[in-house]
Amino acid sequence: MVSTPKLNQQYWVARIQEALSQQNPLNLSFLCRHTKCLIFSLCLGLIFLISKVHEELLNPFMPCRAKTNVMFLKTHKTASSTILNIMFRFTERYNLTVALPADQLVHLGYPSTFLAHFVEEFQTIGQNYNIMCNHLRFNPSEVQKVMAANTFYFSILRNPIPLLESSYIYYKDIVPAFRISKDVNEYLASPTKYYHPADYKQNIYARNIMWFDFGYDNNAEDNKKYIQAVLKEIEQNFHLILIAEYFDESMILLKHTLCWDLDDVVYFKLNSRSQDTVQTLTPESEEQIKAWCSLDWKLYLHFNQSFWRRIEETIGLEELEKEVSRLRMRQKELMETCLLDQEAVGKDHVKNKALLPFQPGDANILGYNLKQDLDNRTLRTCQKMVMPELQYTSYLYAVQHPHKKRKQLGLPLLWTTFQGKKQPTAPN
Ligand SMILES: Nc1ncnc2c1ncn2[C@@H]1O[C@H](COP(=O)(O)OS(=O)(=O)O)[C@@H](OP(=O)(O)O)[C@H]1O
Repeated sequence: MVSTPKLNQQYWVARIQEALSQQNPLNLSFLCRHTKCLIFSLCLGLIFLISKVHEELLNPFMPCRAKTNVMFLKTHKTASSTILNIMFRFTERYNLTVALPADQLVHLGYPSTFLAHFVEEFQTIGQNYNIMCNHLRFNPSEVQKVMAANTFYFSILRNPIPLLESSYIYYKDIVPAFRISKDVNEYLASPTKYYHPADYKQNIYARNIMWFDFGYDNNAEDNKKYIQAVLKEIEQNFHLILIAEYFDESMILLKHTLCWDLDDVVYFKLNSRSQDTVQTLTPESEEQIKAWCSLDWKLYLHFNQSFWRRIEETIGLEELEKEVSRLRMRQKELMETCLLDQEAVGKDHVKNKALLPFQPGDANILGYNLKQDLDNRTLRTCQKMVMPELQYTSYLYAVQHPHKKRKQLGLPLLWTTFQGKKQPTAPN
């Protein structure tokens, strides 16, 4: 298929050369005076133009234009805060407009089903937002009111087994089913003992949370026809689904699909826990998750397969491997430039409390310390790379809606000063 336009082009060039070589100069000048010659030249130009356009569309090595209208469905405990950070840095790089939570909200109305008016200034900005990536429960018709028709939609899934363990620790204090069980294995030994239908709204993090985030009923019966219908609908609504277990591969696929460059997808891992707050699941618990969260399990299996199909159809495994190592090299380079400790540190070791991630439940969410003496430009780049979700949301809100009351996050004064400037220069 790729060679068709080229063949056409070669064919026509050969035919024309053949035609020209059969003319002597006299005949040629006579012909050129003829109107046929004009039509002939026009056709020739047209053929070249069409083949060029075809070539650009089909040749992956031709320069392409970066997509700037992008909606990311931020699912829970799936590495989505790292992607939100990528999206916010992209927003700033291209001076884009992001659909931020209105007023004092830090999420786009979650866990309520999304409505357009959850977005700040939707009434005036209308459908002119470029980026949307804060937590929301997906509702396509309302999201489409906010995002332009040519928006690219993507999301990320994680294996429900580690996801449930992560969710248990993170939401231990707020989810009734988690609060009343001793640990994650006890919960999974008999989930229905702790998961009471009356608390289903507060218990969303305890069962099929990804299914819920995509807008579906997380307590629905596991029925083949229903699951097939949902998977089909998700495929229609989303152009790409990434997989957290293959985060770097996902970033390369994203970069290719959106025509972004390497620095647009380079990242530091955000919102991860210290190892001592990770609970070990028994083999029985792991099996139980597949049954208890069977909707998420099937969702994950389906899109894990299509993810690898997509890689094969677009980048290919060989090129993927090369690009993943380039991404890791660039990440290492930036870590050496930015980070004091070369790695994430526990909550008690984060020196600048303004850069401390939100600390819920039993989790010790890691943060970063930046090197001292960074020049202003480097400092800004490094700060943005380690900036947690709430702080970055609040910062962009202050920049984008300067006349609105700032979001009250209860962060240290230092951070408030930091927010006030368009070009932040806060000390580490
Ligand atoms: N790059 C990358 N690769 C793999 N895994 C990653 C990455 N970035 C974040 N994480 C892990 O994702 C978990 C946090 O997910 P979220 O940021 O989506 O959580 S939240 O819902 O926004 O609170 C959290 O998982 P747990 O550590 O198991 O809790 C992070 O460690």
